[in-house]
Amino acid sequence: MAKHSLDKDKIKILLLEGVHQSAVDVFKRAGYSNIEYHKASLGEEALIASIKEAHFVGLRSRTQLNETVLSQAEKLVGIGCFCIGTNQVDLDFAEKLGVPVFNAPFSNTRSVAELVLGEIIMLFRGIPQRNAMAHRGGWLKSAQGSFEARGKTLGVIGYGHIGTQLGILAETLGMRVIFFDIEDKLSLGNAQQIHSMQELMSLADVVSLHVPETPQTQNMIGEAEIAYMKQGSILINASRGTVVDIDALASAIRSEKLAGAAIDVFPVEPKSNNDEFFSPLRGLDNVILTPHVGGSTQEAQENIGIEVAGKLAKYSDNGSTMTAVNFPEVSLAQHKNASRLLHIHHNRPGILIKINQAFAEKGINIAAQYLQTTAEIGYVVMEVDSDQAEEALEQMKAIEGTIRTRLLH
Ligand SMILES: NC(=O)c1ccc[n+]([C@@H]2O[C@H](COP(=O)([O-])OP(=O)(O)OC[C@H]3O[C@@H](n4cnc5c(N)ncnc54)[C@H](O)[C@@H]3O)[C@@H](O)[C@H]2O)c1
Ligand SMILES: O=C(O)[C@H](O)COP(=O)(O)O
Repeated sequence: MAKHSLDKDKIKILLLEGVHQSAVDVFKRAGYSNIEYHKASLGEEALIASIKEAHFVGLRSRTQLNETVLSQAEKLVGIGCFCIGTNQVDLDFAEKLGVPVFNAPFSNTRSVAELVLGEIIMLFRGIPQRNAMAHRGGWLKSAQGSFEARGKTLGVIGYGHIGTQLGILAETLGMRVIFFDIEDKLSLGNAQQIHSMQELMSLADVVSLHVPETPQTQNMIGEAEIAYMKQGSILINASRGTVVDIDALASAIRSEKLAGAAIDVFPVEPKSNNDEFFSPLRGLDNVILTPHVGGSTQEAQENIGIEVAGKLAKYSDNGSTMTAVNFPEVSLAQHKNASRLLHIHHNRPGILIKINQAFAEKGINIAAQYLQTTAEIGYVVMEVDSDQAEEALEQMKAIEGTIRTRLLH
């Protein structure tokens, strides 16, 4: 096991939002025992107080790691989003600070796709309103407005990991799948790419959204887009709450333009299970409302815990940044018989030369060297003899443009 410049028990790991126990197990197995664990997200003030001393932070979709919070996180080395979305973290600012952000890009894909598939069947059959009525003592036995999914057209907007998996599952039900994506995508199964979102919306019996939160997807489905949808069709959103104009959706449900909807994500979501959920969609029986649980299955959470904690532990142990979403990616094996120096710097010409010159002047022998850059930052990893490592670290720290350094024995 690698010996650190900082003892592992001094490395503080802050875990928020009840990330799965599998994450704690991975950290402990890797020798990290200094773990502060919270079941819920923290408000900004409490978050700042806890993150001040943290070297690593793990969160899900509720915690906002904005510039104000990150500016206070003076010891922060790495961030783990124990989910797919990373929009809750100011990625550019974290990059400027030299802090890589990791996530779990696939671990809950299947869970979301399965939930959406179930909702498609339920909504085509008008089950949500029949269920609600039965709970109130009513009995709505009728085939009116009730359809099979077989033969219907599913329109997927955002044909990435979830969109493709949903498409495959829907085809097994006999649905026709069409999709719209800003990129040209390889169609899986018999899915067909449609190059205009408007056209897709006008062709689909059910539209399901699987795009990330970006400036372009903000309110991408509003009154005008809903107007293109077929009379009596269905809208599903399990992507991000900012993608749909919720008031426009509520009007379309009330006017019966849409026969139903399933919404898992909202523009404003309660901070914890103890807070009240407010939405213009409350009380509309033909709308399935779920509390952002698309990825909340035991299987997904356990896998996410293992995947993201593993990436953080690896970055801490050996500097590997593979799959970081905001950082140069360097894949590194565990170092042996040498010390490893990590140098994160502003991406300016000549920095590597300066490091090499400084090492040459001090007679520091370089056993291995890796460099990757983004437009903003460069990440150099060097291996040197352990008895020259402290001197090498001092030399690196003195290079102009240095953001941060780390030494791993
Ligand atoms: N409800 C949940 O619990 C839950 C769980 C997992 C993921 N999510 C959300 O679902 C989103 C999608 O997940 P994924 O794993 O499929 O992501 P992904 O990155 O694999 O796929 C996203 C797709 O959207 C496309 N896209 C981006 N901008 C677009 C635009 N303006 N118009 C059309 N297409 C666009 C991309 O090209 C890509 O193909 C995530 O970003 C996350 O926010 C929600
Ligand atoms: O981005 C994601 O993976 C989902 O939105 C799930 O987020 P959660 O971990 O907060 O459930």
